[in-house]
Amino acid sequence: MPETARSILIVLRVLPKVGRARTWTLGVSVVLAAVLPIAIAVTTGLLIGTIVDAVKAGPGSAAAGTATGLLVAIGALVVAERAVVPVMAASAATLGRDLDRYLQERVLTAVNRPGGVAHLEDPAIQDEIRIVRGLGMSAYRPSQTVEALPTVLANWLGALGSVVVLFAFEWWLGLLWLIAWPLVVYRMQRDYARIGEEGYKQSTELRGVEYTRDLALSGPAAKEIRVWGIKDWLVDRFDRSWRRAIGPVAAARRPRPLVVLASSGAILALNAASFGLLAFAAIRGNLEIGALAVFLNALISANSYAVGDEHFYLSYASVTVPKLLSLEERLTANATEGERAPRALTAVVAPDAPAKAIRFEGVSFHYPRSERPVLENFDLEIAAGRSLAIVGENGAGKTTLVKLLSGLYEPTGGRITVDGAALSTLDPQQWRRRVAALFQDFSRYHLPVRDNIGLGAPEHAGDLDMMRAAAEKVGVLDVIEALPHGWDTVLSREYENGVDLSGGQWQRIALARALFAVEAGARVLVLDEPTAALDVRAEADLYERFIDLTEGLTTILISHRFSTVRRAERIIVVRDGQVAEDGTHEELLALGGRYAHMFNLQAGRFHTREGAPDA
Ligand SMILES: Nc1ncnc2c1ncn2[C@@H]1O[C@H](COP(=O)(O)OP(=O)(O)OP(=O)(O)O)[C@@H](O)[C@H]1O
Repeated sequence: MPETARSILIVLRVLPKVGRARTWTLGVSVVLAAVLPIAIAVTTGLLIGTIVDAVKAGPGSAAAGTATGLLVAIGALVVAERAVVPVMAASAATLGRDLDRYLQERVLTAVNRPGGVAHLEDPAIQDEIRIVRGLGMSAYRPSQTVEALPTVLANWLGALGSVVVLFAFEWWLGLLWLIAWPLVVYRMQRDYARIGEEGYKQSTELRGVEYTRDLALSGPAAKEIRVWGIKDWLVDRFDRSWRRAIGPVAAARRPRPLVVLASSGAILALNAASFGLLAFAAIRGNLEIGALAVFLNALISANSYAVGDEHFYLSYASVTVPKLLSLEERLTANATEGERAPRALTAVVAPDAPAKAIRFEGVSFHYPRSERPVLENFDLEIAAGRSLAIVGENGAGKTTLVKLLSGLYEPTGGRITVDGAALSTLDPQQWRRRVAALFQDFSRYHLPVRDNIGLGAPEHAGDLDMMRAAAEKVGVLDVIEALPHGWDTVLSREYENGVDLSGGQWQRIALARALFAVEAGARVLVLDEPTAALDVRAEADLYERFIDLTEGLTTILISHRFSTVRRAERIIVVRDGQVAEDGTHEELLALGGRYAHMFNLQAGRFHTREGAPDA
């Protein structure tokens, strides 16, 4: 059996499992949608056969009665045909959406059933997971609006043309048609747009659903899903949150009986009146047989405004377009003054900046949508070309300092200057090229090694010598050159011939990326927990070379490891949004404050656990 037919048959077989009642509704409406046009054609043929006799016999005759009966039957069949289309479209859409949910649940269960995680690294399985990820729950594809346009416009234009023909029969009848259907269509499109808006309002809920689904499909969570045994919990949560999220949309889609009754009643009455008038005119002998055929056809296709999937998608799928198009405008309106500053006002960043110092001058900061200040009136001078270590408890604001320095956020008070110039006036892109920052949660790109390192300075990404130099400095060159495809090896087992690295190897790759940026001209090197994943020997090796690595650079080091921190020329302790202590390792130990306490705590732990001091 051809593959297509097989897949369709499988879909048909699975539909009753997805929704029995809806499958029946769809089946019956499909049959009706097929049979009704044939019935209309047959009845029209019978009418044409009877009409001559009816005209001859005149009003009140048996033939006239048959002709009238046939005309009324045609009218009823046309209206029934029109009514079947929306029922068919709605049940198909709902069933289709339910099939998407059903398939997602099946895959979530299947992917999480094996006790191991090796299958998640199989490229073929990843290909299938990708398909499941694409099964949107809100079905907003603006392209559907465009796809619907040809059918919808052709329907409307065809109906309009037919109405023009009806003007020649009875002008006022034509006028009624001209007003009635567009009114109904307008109401319907308004309802479709409302359903779209309802779906849009569910975006947050749907994001939650998609998060649960992707959690169950992603490699990183796979280990914990098995260790904690939360597969069933996840699938159940997906199912419940899916139904909760989709509920209001389904409710909005449910036809409102009064509206349906009023609009279909009006259209039915209009059809009955029109067909009746036509019958009356024909029987009275006021219409040539040819004219009757023309008006009859015009009447049938005047109903072509119709309803159906395309008509639904026209408004429904377009709902997000104005929102997406105005996004940039809204973001600009919400931007801070610094973010809005026209590029012409931004100053060029000198190639050797910072040559003197970076200063935090009375900097205050709280994150957007948070009232809690992370920094308050924070002052700090970072001398250019020196190394500074920042220590402090979890949540003290160390990473935040770096984010502000990199221009990822703007201070809510005070300012940061680079060699005296306010950071907010510097060209942000040029400044970011001067800063090579390796964050704690650095990215592990599922890309070839050359890209994983080259992304530190994309403009030099082709320079293999420069990349090799960076990799050599952090001791990862050997690892790279031993990979099956060397620099072209993809760092993910989810791709054919891809490999995964250990946590420490990944950290070295990320370090190499930062050093590659330095090779390309960055002057500030920020390392946030750069050795957290390295073993003690690897860390010691790296720091043996630390002076070489950072020579001439302004280096900012954030770490909880005092063996790392103590090598910096200057150390500050951040506490309560302020610099609490400031000095060299020896000075801070002598001070006997927070730093000394933390250092002694860690060193003591190492003494007792390892039998050797940490530093
Ligand atoms: N994007 C954010 N939105 C809101 N609050 C945030 C955000 N990022 C961090 N915070 C909050 O800001 C505070 C400082 O966080 P930061 O990451 O700078 O601390 P840290 O000193 O680097 O901590 P750690 O040692 O744990 O890495 C914390 O209370 C944190 O919860």
